[in-house]
Amino acid sequence: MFQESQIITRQDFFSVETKGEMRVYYCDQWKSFVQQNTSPSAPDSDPASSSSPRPTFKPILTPKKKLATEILNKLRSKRAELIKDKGGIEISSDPKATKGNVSFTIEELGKLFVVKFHIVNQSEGCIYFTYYTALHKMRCFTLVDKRRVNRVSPLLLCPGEDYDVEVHYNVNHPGHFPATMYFEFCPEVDPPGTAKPFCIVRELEAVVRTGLAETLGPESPYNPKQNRRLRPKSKVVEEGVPPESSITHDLKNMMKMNQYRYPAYLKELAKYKLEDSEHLPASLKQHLPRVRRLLDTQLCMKNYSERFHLLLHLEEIQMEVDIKKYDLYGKTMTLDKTNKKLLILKVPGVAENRPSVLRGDKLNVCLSDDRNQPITVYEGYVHRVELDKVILGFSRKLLQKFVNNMKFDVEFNINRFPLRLQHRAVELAVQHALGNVLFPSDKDTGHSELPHLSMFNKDLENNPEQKAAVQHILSGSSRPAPYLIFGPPGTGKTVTVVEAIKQVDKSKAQSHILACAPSNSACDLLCERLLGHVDAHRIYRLCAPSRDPRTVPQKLLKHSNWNEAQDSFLLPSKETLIGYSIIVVTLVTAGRLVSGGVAMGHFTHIFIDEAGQAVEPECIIGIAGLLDPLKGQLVLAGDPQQLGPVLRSPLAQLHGLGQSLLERLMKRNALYQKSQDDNSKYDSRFVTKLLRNYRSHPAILKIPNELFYENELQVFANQMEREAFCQWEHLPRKGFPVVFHGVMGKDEREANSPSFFNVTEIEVIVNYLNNLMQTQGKKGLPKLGPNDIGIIAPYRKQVEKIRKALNTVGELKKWKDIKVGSVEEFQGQERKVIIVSTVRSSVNYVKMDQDFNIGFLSNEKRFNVAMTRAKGLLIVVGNPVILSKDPTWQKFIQYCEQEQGYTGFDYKDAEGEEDVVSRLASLKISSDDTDESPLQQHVHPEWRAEQ
Ligand SMILES: Nc1ncnc2c1ncn2[C@@H]1O[C@H](COP(=O)(O)OP(=O)(O)OP(=O)(O)O)[C@@H](O)[C@H]1O
Repeated sequence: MFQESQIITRQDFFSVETKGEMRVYYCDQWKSFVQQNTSPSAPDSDPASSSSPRPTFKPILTPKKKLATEILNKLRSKRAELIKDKGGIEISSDPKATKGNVSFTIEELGKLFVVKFHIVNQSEGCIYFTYYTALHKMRCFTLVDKRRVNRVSPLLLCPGEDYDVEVHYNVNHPGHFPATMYFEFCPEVDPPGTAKPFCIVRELEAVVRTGLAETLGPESPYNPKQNRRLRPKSKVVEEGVPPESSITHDLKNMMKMNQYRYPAYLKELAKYKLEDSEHLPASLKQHLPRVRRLLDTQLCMKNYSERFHLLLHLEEIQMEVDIKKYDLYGKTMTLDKTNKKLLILKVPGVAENRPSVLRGDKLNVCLSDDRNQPITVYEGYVHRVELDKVILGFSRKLLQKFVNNMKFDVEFNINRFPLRLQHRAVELAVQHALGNVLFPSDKDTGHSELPHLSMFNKDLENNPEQKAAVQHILSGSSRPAPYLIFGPPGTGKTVTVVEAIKQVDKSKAQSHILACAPSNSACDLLCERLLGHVDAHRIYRLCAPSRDPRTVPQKLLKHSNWNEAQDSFLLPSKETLIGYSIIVVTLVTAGRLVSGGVAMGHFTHIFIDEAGQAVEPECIIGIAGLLDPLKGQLVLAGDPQQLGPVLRSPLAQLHGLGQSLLERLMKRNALYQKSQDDNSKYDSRFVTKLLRNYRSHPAILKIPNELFYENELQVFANQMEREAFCQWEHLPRKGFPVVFHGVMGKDEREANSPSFFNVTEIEVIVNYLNNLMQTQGKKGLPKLGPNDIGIIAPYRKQVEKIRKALNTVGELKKWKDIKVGSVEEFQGQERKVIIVSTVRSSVNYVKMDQDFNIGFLSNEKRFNVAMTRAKGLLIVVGNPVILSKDPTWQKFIQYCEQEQGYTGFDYKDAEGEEDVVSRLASLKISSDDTDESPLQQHVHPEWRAEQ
């Protein structure tokens, strides 16, 4: 297939024209939000993390801090001016300064390290050395000079005279300790008092690190730039070879799916944030009232599909922008040795879905040095995705031309299939009149007898809420309204869903159950737990053809649609599928059942676990066209306080796409509210709130319970397990199994990766792991294996570096299989020991985290999930100064201090607020050349925050 088009590149967006008609250009909705500082939430730009709840970072600004910030803000810009020697004064140093910066590494903890400043008066007149100080002092160094120079007793330096000032470092913790030295001078003139003081500044960067940190440090300096080049105006496209060309699925497509493309005007309107503006062209103005009406009226069955079409379109517009950020330039490919018809392209981060590339997807490449008009673009179909590479099927034409070291530019595309399924689902919801299910009211429901049940999982016998939920689901008491199971982490939501499925399967001979979740890992967990008591022949794990079989737990493969010969997942015929009593499938792949013609009403029960993680249209894929709105039972389980749906578009987020169906029903529908008169209880016919936590030690739960669950969470975890680490000798205080280890690290980046890492935190983590390894199985401590420990870090690079450390450090290699991952990868999981590395150590990046919804700061839901995974021991490693700027973290750190669980760098060592403010106020920065200059760049990072 050949297509002729033109690609135009402008500053903020790309566009592609097809024979004069505008086809594609990219509008970044974040630009307007970020510029105006009004971001409603932010997309995840970092590989290790992905969901997008509203950011909540609200730096704490006391009046004192505000004043200090104002002063610092006044001292902005003109860095070059400040570091210059001037007025005849020259300052040299040992170690030497480079562009005003004195960097040095201290390799021995606790040993004195001296930085010398040598001040010389090279002018022809006398100059007073009036004052010097370190902006933002920490107790890890002291300032030393013989004469104790200060404004009251300045030192007169005559021409040629010199003087030394020393900074004595004595550091007991590994880390990164920056500071700024400020030197103040005043020429001696007549009459006295008429001279203008001036200042010279030097930055100090002390790094205290060990050999491991050396190994883990940046492989090459951070350099995000790629040699992008403007494409010639027109192109021809050479089609590639898809992986499925040799594979046929038995499931026939019985229902056509539209393309659901967004209208061109919407992208234009998105640039104006869907708001009226005097700059809005008349051609767009005519569309605005309809769009606004759709967004401003409450969601109901009447506007249901149209509203979600609009929100999904906005999401797609932003997805197109985001995927472009992964484009690669001047990359080589290699021939696949096992199949010479395929080429291998290295794509760092692809394993973590950055960019998201699945089997069957297409990407475009062209030769980097192709200067032809039109340029040839080769489509490559993804045959396999491996750790950091994709294996691609191209046309014969490219293969014939291919030689090693040939350079390519690569463009990634979004996969529209899940979007199209969501569009179709919201349409089907209207066609099949799902109003009773999606907007239920109790006029439709009746009372039903609760069955007596003997639980498969005997634990549930002791929990009246879990038991009642199973009984109500079986009796269909909520029908046609969905039954909701919600509750904080570790309260047994998944266990309850599993029990209900088993009970339905046992007691209702004609039942067919669809068990869904948004992610493959949640579906696998459901399936594993179900296999316990259900006849294995009646249960089927249906996986998407795009899934890599190597990511599926071995014991599930034989109960799935895996075809060993093809080493792929094939979709079986409709007849085969409907023969199973229980099908476990992700929400998106459930759309295949609709396309395959599985009749509405075939599934008598549909369960959706982790329902809070899916946007509503995604949830609907598993419902619309499958659930009979009168006879079917829908069950949703999840926790709206944990990580929510992944969203890219700030406009879609602003207008409600980020709210899951579970959350909408709980917040907006009367059936799921606490009753006003009956002791503020929920109506158990429709909803069960689980409050008994079976996972964690109370000390671990304390802060999440207070902040997110109104202290309703009750501790029911097994006493032996929850107290297993209470006597651990490395706890700051025995009996309190929560540790906050303060670290003054540095968040670094390397090569062209935008992701952050912090080697000092890794050193501390390795230390804890070594301690755990040496003490496990002794003095009452349980024996530990890699499956008992989890390490959570918010950035992909940190995850990668921690894995590297596990593979590098002697004894720890035994534990190299410890799960290290983002918070998202830990949702729904639990471990005996959880170690959290927060990474962030420079306030400069906090705003960026907020804008891109990465990291821990500014995201309460991510904090909540990370803090609630541990059963017996929680260790958090982070920079207390930066984290304390967020109220949630401040609370956690204060709690650790009060309970004596705080250890590591004593951030109270940092200078008191009042001292800093008064000292800053007295600086004589405003001479003619440094008027209102920006020390902001130079001062300790803490003070760079509040801009
Ligand atoms: N009634 C019970 N008695 C004892 N243990 C239970 C009970 N219910 C659940 N558990 C245990 O509690 C732990 C958490 O259960 P589960 O994973 O179902 O919780 P969840 O609410 O789904 O958690 P999350 O919100 O983190 O996904 C599991 O180890 C489970 O076996």
